[in-house]
Amino acid sequence: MIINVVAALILRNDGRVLIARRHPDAAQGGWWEFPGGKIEPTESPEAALARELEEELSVQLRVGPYLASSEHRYPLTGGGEKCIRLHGYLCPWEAQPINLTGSHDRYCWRAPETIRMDTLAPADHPLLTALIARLQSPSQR
Ligand SMILES: Nc1nc2c([nH]c(=O)n2[C@H]2C[C@H](O)[C@@H](COP(=O)(O)OP(=O)(O)OP(=O)(O)O)O2)c(=O)[nH]1
Repeated sequence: MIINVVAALILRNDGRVLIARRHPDAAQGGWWEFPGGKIEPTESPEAALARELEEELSVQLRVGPYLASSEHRYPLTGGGEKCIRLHGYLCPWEAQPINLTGSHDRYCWRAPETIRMDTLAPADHPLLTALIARLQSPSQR
C-alpha cells in the first residue's frame, strides 16, 4: 500500500527554507524533513498540508504551487516495507511564532544548497533537488 504524504517547502524572503528534525521516537526518527504529514481520505493535498502545518508548527500559511513528488520505500522493523509517495508544495513564509507540537524536536532555516543530503530523509532528496533547480531558473528570479 502506498501512503500519500504532503510536505511544505516553506520559503523565507532571504531564500532560506525550513527543515525540521523528526523526533527520535517517531517513524523515521532523527531524519530532517520538510514538515507535513499523511493526506486523510477526504482531504485535498492542500487542505491536508494546511492542517498539518497548524498541527505540527502551530502556523497558518497559504499553501502555494505544487513543486514535485517522489516515492520511497522504508524498511519496517518487523520486516516488509512502507512505501511513501511524497508531494511537495511551495509555501511562502508569513512571519509568526513557531511552536513544535507534533513529531519534531528541532527546526532551522537553511539555504537549500547547504542542506546535507545525508541528514535529510531519503524521500525528500528529489524535492530538495527540484527546489534548488527552481530557485536557480531565470524565470524565478
Ligand atoms: N511529514 C513528512 N513525512 C515524511 C517526509 N519525508 C518522509 O519520508 N516522510 C515520511 C515519514 C513518515 O513515515 C511519513 C509521514 O508520517 P507523519 O508521521 O509525518 O504523518 P502524520 O503526522 O499524518 O502521522 P500520524 O502520526 O498522524 O500517523 O512520511 C517529509 O518531508 N515530511
